Amino acid sequence: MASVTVRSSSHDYEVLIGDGLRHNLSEFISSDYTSILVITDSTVKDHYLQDVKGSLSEAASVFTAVVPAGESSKSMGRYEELLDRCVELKLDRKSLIIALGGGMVGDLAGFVASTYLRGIDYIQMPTTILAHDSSVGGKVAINHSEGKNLIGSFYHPVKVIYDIETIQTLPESEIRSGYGEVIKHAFLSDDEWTRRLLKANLSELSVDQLENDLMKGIQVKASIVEKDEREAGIRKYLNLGHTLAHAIEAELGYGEITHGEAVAVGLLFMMKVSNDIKGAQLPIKAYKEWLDQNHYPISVLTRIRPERMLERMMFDKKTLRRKINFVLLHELSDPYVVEVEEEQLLEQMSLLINEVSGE
Ligand SMILES: NC(=O)c1ccc[n+]([C@@H]2O[C@H](COP(=O)([O-])OP(=O)(O)OC[C@H]3O[C@@H](n4cnc5c(N)ncnc54)[C@H](O)[C@@H]3O)[C@@H](O)[C@H]2O)c1
Ligand SMILES: O=C(O)C(=O)C[C@@H](O)[C@H](O)[C@H](O)COP(=O)(O)O
Ligand SMILES: [Zn+2]
Repeated sequence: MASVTVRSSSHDYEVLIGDGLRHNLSEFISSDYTSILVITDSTVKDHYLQDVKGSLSEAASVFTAVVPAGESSKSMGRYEELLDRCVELKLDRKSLIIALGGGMVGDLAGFVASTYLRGIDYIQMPTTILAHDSSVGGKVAINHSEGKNLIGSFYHPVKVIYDIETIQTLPESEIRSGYGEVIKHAFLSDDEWTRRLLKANLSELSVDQLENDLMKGIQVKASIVEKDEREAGIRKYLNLGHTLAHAIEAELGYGEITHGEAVAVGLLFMMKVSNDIKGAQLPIKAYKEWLDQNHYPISVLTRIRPERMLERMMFDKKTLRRKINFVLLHELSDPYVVEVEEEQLLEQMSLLINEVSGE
C-alpha cells in the first residue's frame, strides 16, 4: 500500500492507495464513530457496497443511501434527499459519511458532510480514475443549471481510501474520462510524463502504468492544494482546460458528456489560445492526434455555439468583474492565469470548430 499525506489548515490526512483496501476498512477507520452512512450510486452499489459494509467495524451502526448513477445526481434535489436521510437516521456529530464512488458521489456526499450539523467527518473512497483528482483537495459541490459546481464548499475528508482494484470494472469510456484529468496534471507539471502519455494507447495501459499515473496525479494535486487551499493563486492552475469544459457540460446538459472528456476538449482549446494568441509552441498536433486515437469526442465542438459558451463562461468561478480569466501554458509545465478578450475567445472557438468539422 502507498500513501500520500495532504496538509490542510484544518487537519492533515492520508490518501491510502492499494489493492483490495475495501476488504480491510476497520483497519483504517477509527472505531469511535457512532454511525456510518455510506453514500454511493446505483452502479457502484452493485459492485462494491456489500464488500464495504462487510468490512466496517461493528462498533458503529451502518446505514446506506444510494443515488442514481450519473452527473445529474449532483443536484439540489439529491442533496436535499440525503440531508433528509441524515436527519431521519439522527446522525450525530460523531457520525461519519463514506463517499463510495466516482467524483459525482464524492462531490455530492462531501457537500452533505460539509453542511449537515455544520460539518461532520467524511471519507472519500474513490472508485474511478478521474476520482484521483476529485477525492483530494476538499472541493465539494453540486451543480446549478447555470453552471458547474456553483454551490459548494471547501471541506477536506478525514481520509481517502483508494482501492485501485475497483477501477478494473470501469468501462473504457470512464478510463478515457479519467485520463482527461491525468493528462491535465501532466501538462501542469512534467514534460517527460506528458510525452509518455501522448504516446499511450489508453486501451492498452498496464496496471503498473495506470497506478503510476494515478500516484503522480495525486502528488501534483496535493502539492498545489497544500500551497493554496482556497484557490487564491496557484490552485487556479488545476482549472486548466476547465473554463470551456464546464461551459460545454452545462450547455449540453449534465452527463451528456463526461467531465473528463469535456476537460480533454477544453485542454485542446487551451492549447490553441496559448499558441495562437499568446505565442506559445505547445504540441497541439500531437495532442489532437492523441485525442483522436483514443476516441475523445472532440466532435462535440460542432454542437456548441461560441456566443453561448461566452455567456456560460461568465459563470466560471475565475471570472471577475465580467472578465473571463483563462489558465494557459507559456510552455508545458509552466501555467499562468490571464484575462482573455471576448472577441479573441470567440474567434479562436470558431476557428477550432471549423478545424474539427474539416472546413
Ligand atoms: N472536487 C474536485 O476537485 C473534482 C475534481 C475533478 C472532478 N470533479 C467532479 O467529479 C465528477 C466526475 O467524476 P467521475 O468521472 O468519477 O464520474 P462519476 O462519479 O459519475 O462516475 C462515472 C461513472 O462510472 C460509474 N462507476 C464508478 N465507479 C465504477 C467502478 N469502479 N466500476 C464501474 N463503474 C463505476 C459511475 O456509476 C458512473 O456511471 C464531476 O462531477 C466533476 O465535476 C470534482
Ligand atoms: O481542485 C481544483 O481546484 C480543481 O480545479 C480540480 C478540477 O479538476 C475540478 O473539476 C474542480 O471541481 C473544478 O473546480 P471549480 O471550482 O471550477 O468548480
Ligand atoms: Zn476537473
